[in-house]
This record gives sequence, C-alpha cells and structure tokens, in this order.
Amino acid sequence: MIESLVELQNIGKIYWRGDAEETALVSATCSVKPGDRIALVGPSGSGKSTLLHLMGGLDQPSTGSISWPGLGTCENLRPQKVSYIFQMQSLLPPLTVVENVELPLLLGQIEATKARKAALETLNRMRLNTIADKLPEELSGGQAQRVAVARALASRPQLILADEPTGQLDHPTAQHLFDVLLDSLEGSETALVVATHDQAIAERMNTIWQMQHGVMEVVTC
Ligand SMILES: Nc1ncnc2c1ncn2[C@@H]1O[C@H](COP(=O)(O)OP(=O)(O)OP(=O)(O)O)[C@@H](O)[C@H]1O
Repeated sequence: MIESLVELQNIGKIYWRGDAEETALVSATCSVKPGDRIALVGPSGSGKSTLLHLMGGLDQPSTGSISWPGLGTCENLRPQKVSYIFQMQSLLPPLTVVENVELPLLLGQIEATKARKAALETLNRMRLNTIADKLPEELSGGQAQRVAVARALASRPQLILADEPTGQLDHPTAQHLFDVLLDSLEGSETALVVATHDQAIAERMNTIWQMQHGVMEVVTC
C-alpha cells in the first residue's frame, strides 16, 4: 500500500475577524499520494488557498486532523519536501534569478556550491540559463513564473502546492508554463496539487477536487 504524502481527516477551518467568523472549510477529507496530479477548482472564496496552506503546514485547522505520513512532521516539510508556487511576484526583487532559485536550498542547509549547482541544473533543464543573472524586474511575467516553477523544482520536492500559478498570465503563456511544469515532472513521483480557475489546466490533471463554499467533492477523471 502506497503511503500518503498528506492526509486530511474532517478538516474544518474558521477564520475570525474580530467577533465575526468566516467558515472557509467544512469537513474536508482527502489525501495526496506520490505521483498524484490534482486540480483544485471552485469559485473565488471557496477555500482553495486555505486547503493548500493547511496541506503545506502553513496554517492549522480549526477542527479535524492532518498528518504527513510520507513526509514527516509539520516542522520538517519546508523547504525541501514541500514546495510552493504562488501567483505572480513571488521572486525576491534584490536577488538574481539563480539566487532566487537556490534560496530554498540554502535555507534547507544545503551547502552553497551544491545549491548553486542544483539551481543552475534546474535552470538549464528549463532553458532558463540565459536569464540566470537577471533581476526579477528585468523579466516578463511568463519568464518570472517559469523561474518560480524552477525554484519549486530545484529542491526535488515530494509535493508541489501551486496556488493559481498561471492566474495573471494570458492563455497561451499559461498553457506554456503548465507544459514546462508537467514536462519537468514527467516520470517523477512528485505529487502536484494546483488551485486553478483555468478549465484547460484542470483537465490535464488526473483528479479534480471541486470546492464550493468550503465543501469539497472529489472527481476522478
Ligand atoms: N486570513 C484570513 N482571514 C479571514 N478570512 C479569510 C482569510 N483567508 C481566507 N479567508 C476567507 O476564507 C474563505 C476562503 O478563502 P480562500 O482564500 O481559501 O478561497 P479561494 O478559493 O482560494 O479564493 P480565490 O480563488 O479568490 O483565491 C473566503 O471567504 C475568505 O474571505
């Protein structure tokens, strides 16, 4: 039996704004296994980002339990076992492309020369080596997101959580970014969970988790 990377049991999440409560998730039960390709879809405010944050240990549930059988504990998930890809502008402006890509490795206590080597290899593989020394402000939106993908891949994580990674790109650029991401993961056991409003991207995944007012329904394609 394959061990899950992350397992959620009856997870609920309530946010408080002063005295007002906002229910973001209602009793979500799901798991992610190695090699899974999961699209998280649903209207704005339906709980997609909340679920991703919980799966990555960035936040804690209000009710229910969450565990990472194949990864360890909440404290040792990042930056090497779980990587994130956010929407736009997640690169650090003062750092060059290669410095941005190697940063999670350095934060994970990887030796500097090894981190630089892994970052450059990833940039080469993604044909981004020609922009390795550029600053984020010198990149197009599509290039910046490809670098964000490279940064997520460089540490060879077991789980990638992507929160609308193509949200601010035009359709062809979004599709290209996704081609690059899926090509890079081809044959690997790295699991991918991607929150997206893009139906074309959702259809390229094996499983769809449909969110509606914090309630999840799993649809296997
Ligand atoms: N930090 C927070 N404090 C209070 N309420 C929050 C917080 N984060 C999210 N919420 C609320 O929780 C609900 C779910 O939000 P969430 O960001 O998870 O939705 P989403 O599906 O990712 O939306 P979008 O597609 O717009 O990114 C929303 O009603 C939102 O207003």
